[in-house]
Amino acid sequence: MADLPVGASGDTRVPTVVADGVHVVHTVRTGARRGGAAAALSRLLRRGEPDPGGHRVHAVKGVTFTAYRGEAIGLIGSNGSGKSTLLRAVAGLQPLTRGTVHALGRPSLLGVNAALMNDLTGERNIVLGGLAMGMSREEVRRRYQDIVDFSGIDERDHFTSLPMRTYSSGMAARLRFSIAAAVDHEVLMIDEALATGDAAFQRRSQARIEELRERAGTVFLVSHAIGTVRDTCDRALWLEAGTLRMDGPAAEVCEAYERSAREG
Ligand SMILES: Nc1ncnc2c1ncn2[C@@H]1O[C@H](COP(=O)(O)OP(=O)(O)OP(=O)(O)O)[C@@H](O)[C@H]1O
Repeated sequence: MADLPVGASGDTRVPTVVADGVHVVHTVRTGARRGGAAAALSRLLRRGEPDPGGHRVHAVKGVTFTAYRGEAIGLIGSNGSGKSTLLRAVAGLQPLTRGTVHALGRPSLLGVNAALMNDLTGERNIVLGGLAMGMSREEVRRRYQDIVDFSGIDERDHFTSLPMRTYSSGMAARLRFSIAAAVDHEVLMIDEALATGDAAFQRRSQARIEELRERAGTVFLVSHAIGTVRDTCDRALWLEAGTLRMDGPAAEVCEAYERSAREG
C-alpha cells in the first residue's frame, strides 16, 4: 500500500482510499498438502505441476472505487460475495493478486475478530487494544471510562474485571467497537460489529460513526443488516460474486439489492 498521489483534478473532495482493479485470489491448501513421506514423495514427483490439493477462490474480481473524506460507505452483498476480503485488502491485511490500493494513513479494520485476548479481562483488553490502535498510555488512561461507558458492558455487572471469554458475542463486539471508536481514524473499517449490539448500542454506534465522519474521516461498514447501512451510510457498494455490481447513494443501492433479493 502506498500513500495517495497528490492529484490535480477539479474535484475538491479529498480521496482517502483509491482501489484500482483489485483482485484477490485465496489459495486453500487441502489435505493432499499435508501428510508424511508418501505425500512428500508425491509432491516431488509432481514438481512443477499444480497441487491437486490446492483450491483457489477468486474472491474479489477487478473492483475499482474511490472513497472520500466524510463518507460512510456500506458494503453489501450476499454471503461469500467478497465484502470482508475487499475490506481486508483495503486495510492491507490481505495481499492483492492484481491491482492497487492507495490509502491516506493506515486504514484500521475493526472486525468482529479483532485481536482482543479471551483470557484477559476487559480492563486489560481496553489497555492493550487502545495501545494497538495507536493511543498512548496516557490517552488510554484518559479515555478508559468513556470506553467502558460506551460499551455498556458494566451496566449489569462488573464485567470489565472478568476475562473476555465470559462475555456474550454481542458484549465482546461492543467492547471492540468501543475501543476502536475511541480513536479518530482517517479510515475506519467496521465488519459487522454493529449487527451484534442491541438497539441502544446501535444508536450510540451510529452517532459515533456520524462524529467520525464529521471529523473528516471515512467509515466503511460491512453489514447484512440493510436497514443499518441505509441509516448509517450515505453511499453503498454492492458486491456480487466478487464483482462490483453497483456503487451509489446508499438508499438507491440498498433498494436495488433488496429488489434483486426478492426476485431471487
Ligand atoms: N482465508 C480464506 N481462505 C480461502 N477462501 C476464503 C478465505 N476467506 C474467504 N474466502 C472465500 O472467499 C469468498 C469471499 O468471502 P468473504 O468472506 O470475503 O465474503 P463476504 O461477502 O464477506 O461473506 P459473508 O457475507 O458470508 O461474511 C468466499 O467464497 C469464501 O469462501
